[in-house]
Amino acid sequence: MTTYPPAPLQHGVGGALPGDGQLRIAPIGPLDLETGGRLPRAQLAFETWGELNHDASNAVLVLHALTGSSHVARGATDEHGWWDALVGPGRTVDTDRYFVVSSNMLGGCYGSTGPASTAPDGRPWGSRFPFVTIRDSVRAEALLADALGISTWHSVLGGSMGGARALEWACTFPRRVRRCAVIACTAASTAEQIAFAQAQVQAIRLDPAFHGGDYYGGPHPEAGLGLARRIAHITYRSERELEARFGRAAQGSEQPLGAVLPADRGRYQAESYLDHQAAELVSRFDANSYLILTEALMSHDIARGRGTPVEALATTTADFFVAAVDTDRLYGPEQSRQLAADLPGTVPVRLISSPAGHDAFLTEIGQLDHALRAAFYA
Ligand SMILES: CC(=O)SCCNC(=O)CCNC(=O)[C@H](O)C(C)(C)COP(=O)(O)OP(=O)(O)OC[C@H]1O[C@@H](n2cnc3c(N)ncnc32)[C@H](O)[C@@H]1OP(=O)(O)O
Ligand SMILES: N[C@@H](CCO)C(=O)O
Repeated sequence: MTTYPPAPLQHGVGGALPGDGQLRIAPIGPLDLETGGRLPRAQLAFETWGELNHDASNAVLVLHALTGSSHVARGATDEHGWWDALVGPGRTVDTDRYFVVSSNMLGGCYGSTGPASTAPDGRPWGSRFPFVTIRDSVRAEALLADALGISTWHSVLGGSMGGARALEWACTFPRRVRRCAVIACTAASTAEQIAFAQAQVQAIRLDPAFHGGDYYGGPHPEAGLGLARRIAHITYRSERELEARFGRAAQGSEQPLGAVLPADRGRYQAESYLDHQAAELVSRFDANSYLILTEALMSHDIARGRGTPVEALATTTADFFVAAVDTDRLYGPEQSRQLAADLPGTVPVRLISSPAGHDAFLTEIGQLDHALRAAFYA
């Protein structure tokens, strides 16, 4: 599933790792998970950019969203990264100054141990892959940090599910996070976020090809994954943007009103756009990983077992940077305002202005450059 060949981690030589944006694999040993599951031999895929300094004080952890990978920025392959605008030589997260680390989330399909990985019995984990929470993924990432010789991050940042992981880092390991940027995310997944996620999860589970999750070696549940992406993608964009881009226009020469039977009609542009987004994800993502990561995000709640959100956040010691997209209908700015209000001290909420909705945390990150630089990277 990965697009570039993983190289083995050279143990205990974090500072000597070539910071070249090349995918590497860190064995992190057996992992006991929050809800009782166990991964006897877990590994995390990760990439690094820049060099770790002598006292390991310049390490920055960048965490991806639901369908992202560790490929944040360009590296050896020059393949573009999902936060190229923010991370690279001379960028706000300047890889000439900082040692940047990004890892594929536990349960994912870009090199970390996930449902498509081989279980100890030699078969893919499939349906047997255990439930993983955001907190589990952070504990796994802490083992990677240990292997790289990083006891404290200069900063941890992420958007959407990456923001959930960043915030969980600050709560689980307060002394290991000096600065924390949480973009387009909340302190806990809301009822509506859980509801949208459940519809996606069901779309995959109800695909006849799903076979309870044990579909490897046969057809994959592509229709279900495609439907899940369609549902998700609508929430990632705004009503205003979809209207301005597509309105009621027909796709090319297709005729949405040109048939007597619905099955024979052509598509509106908005339909064709969703078909394209679905096909794009199906071509690069494993449905079981989509389930595992989606259910991990449903589990996101920094207050679980820690009292109220205010009490949970009171244990953090990091400086926080909170941002939201003004048109985000999935993780609305009011949720970021609530998070900021619950954090210790006074934390402003920076607004990304974009018609695009939630996805603007990926496409318009340049807007936060100055604020983020001033806050964390001056
Ligand atoms: C291999 C890896 O490592 S993948 C990991 C990286 N990926 C991630 O991190 C996931 C996050 N990324 C994403 O979710 C998306 O790529 C985003 C949010 C960045 C895309 O956002 P935008 O740039 O605004 O793209 P937008 O929503 O406009 O979609 C553009 C696509 O829709 C297509 N499109 C536009 N209109 C139509 C239409 N009417 N019919 C069909 N397709 C259409 C475009 O041709 C374009 O196709 P392409 O992406 O294949 O070139
Ligand atoms: N487009 C993003 C949205 C999730 O926040 C992704 O696919 O990861």
